[in-house]
Amino acid sequence: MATLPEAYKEIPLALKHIIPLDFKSIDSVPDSHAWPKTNINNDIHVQSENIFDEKSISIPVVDLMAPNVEETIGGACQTWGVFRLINHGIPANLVEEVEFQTARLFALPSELKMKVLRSPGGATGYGAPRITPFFPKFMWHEGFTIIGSPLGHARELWPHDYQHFCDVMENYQKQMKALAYKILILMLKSIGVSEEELNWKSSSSSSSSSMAAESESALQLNSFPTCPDPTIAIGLADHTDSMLFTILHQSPTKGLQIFKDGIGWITVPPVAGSFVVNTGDLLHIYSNGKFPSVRHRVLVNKDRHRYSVGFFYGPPSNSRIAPLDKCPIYRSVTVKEFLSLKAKYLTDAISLMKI
Ligand SMILES: O=C(O)CCC(=O)C(=O)O
Ligand SMILES: [Fe+2]
Repeated sequence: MATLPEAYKEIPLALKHIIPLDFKSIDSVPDSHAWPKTNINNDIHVQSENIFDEKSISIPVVDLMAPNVEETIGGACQTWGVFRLINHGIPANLVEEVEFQTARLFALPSELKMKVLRSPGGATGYGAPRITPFFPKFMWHEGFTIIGSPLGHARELWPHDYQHFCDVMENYQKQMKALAYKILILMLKSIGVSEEELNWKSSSSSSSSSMAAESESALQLNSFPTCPDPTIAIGLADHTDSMLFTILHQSPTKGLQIFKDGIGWITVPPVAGSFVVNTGDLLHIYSNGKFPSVRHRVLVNKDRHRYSVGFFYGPPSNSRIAPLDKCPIYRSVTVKEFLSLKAKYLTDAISLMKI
């Protein structure tokens, strides 16, 4: 039974921070969603892979089948906190189906989506980004969060036709969990930590498949509707992800940007067959600051509706994360406590962990 939702119960959100705009019903950007232009127009667009020059900068590529994968993952995590993952073994038709079901969900009328609205202290269902209360303007985004089975919500949305949606989302989460565990082990090996040293591994775990089960994760379906004026709207404002890392699928429309010190915002365009993996806060703490928690955001588009699907992977929420280092710069923290602090203080949560 997932305990992740418990972390959010303590800090209930106001309904105005949960209910997304009915994007289909409007033809201009309302003041509530209009950001100052300077917040948005400082981006660098990446043109192609593996070329580093003034015009095109690309994130590292990690081939999961390559013999030196541990080294490339380690390098990418330490210097970028983000990489493009290829040869990951997730079937393309499953990813396509997840994207199709995502688009199908968000295409439903607003009244129907409101039936599965996230509750003020809830973790799953339909709603605006969790980071909404921290910003003066609203985001051009609607999301749907799944933890485990989406059955209850799917039944509300499609009373006679919910099973396929559930099967697809459950199968995807199962496969992503196994993939995430492989990635985690490689990340940790790269900083000298063995599989046996994983400090939230339960003592009853004996095989790697049961250790892989020692995790908690959430699937975040994101929808960024077409926007009448993308120069003043933002899909997702500057944030870091809270868990260990995120495995992201993007529909074929660019929007994601990561922030790189000394360079600025860099666009990470979708590339068919690959995922974007980005580090999160818990990995930053666990690696004792060796891996940054990468800042990222999403821009919107005038004529293409963009979707993305993020798989957030973390340790069980009742487990304790402690930096694996003789000289820790962060104190130990339970996952649940950290998520509560993040919900309260957003970016300042990490600095509260400093020893
Ligand atoms: O849509 C994207 O590319 C990124 C989504 C994201 O940052 C998130 O869901 O936390
Ligand atoms: Fe994110």
